[in-house]
Amino acid sequence: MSSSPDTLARLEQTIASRRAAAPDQSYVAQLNARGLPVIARKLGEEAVETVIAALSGSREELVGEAADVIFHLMVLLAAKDVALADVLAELDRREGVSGIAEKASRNA
Ligand SMILES: N=c1c2ncn([C@@H]3O[C@H](COP(=O)(O)OP(=O)(O)OP(=O)(O)O)[C@@H](O)[C@H]3O)c2ncn1[C@@H]1O[C@H](COP(=O)(O)O)[C@@H](O)[C@H]1O
Repeated sequence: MSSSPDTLARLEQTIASRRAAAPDQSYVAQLNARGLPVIARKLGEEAVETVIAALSGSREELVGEAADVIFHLMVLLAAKDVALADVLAELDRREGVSGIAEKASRNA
């Protein structure tokens, strides 16, 4: 199976279907059973681990932690009923808009 933008779409489908699984057989179901605060905390932990890997870890560790962040972000979005398409549309909207210019308009 190749890696592409479809990877995230497939992961979104997998997460949606695993949410209803038995918590003792699915990490996704287990996280959802523990609730939104636990999912959010887990995402925060993985983000911190990514920062640490970027500053003092190997390239391989950074890749692994980045994958953990994306996975846990996708679990959080699913728990909040936010579609990946909505996030991608927001990124599309920002395409070609200078980040500096947008920051200035937000602060105006
Ligand atoms: N991509 C992932 C993925 N990335 C990371 N993880 C899990 O995320 C956890 C990472 O947390 P830690 O490293 O802190 O490990 P931990 O100490 O076990 O976690 P906690 O006890 O603190 O919650 C590990 O248990 C990993 O197995 C993932 N679990 C699942 N997926 C995808 O989700 C699909 C469905 O998984 P299940 O729901 O388990 O069937 C899988 O087929 C994969 O495609």
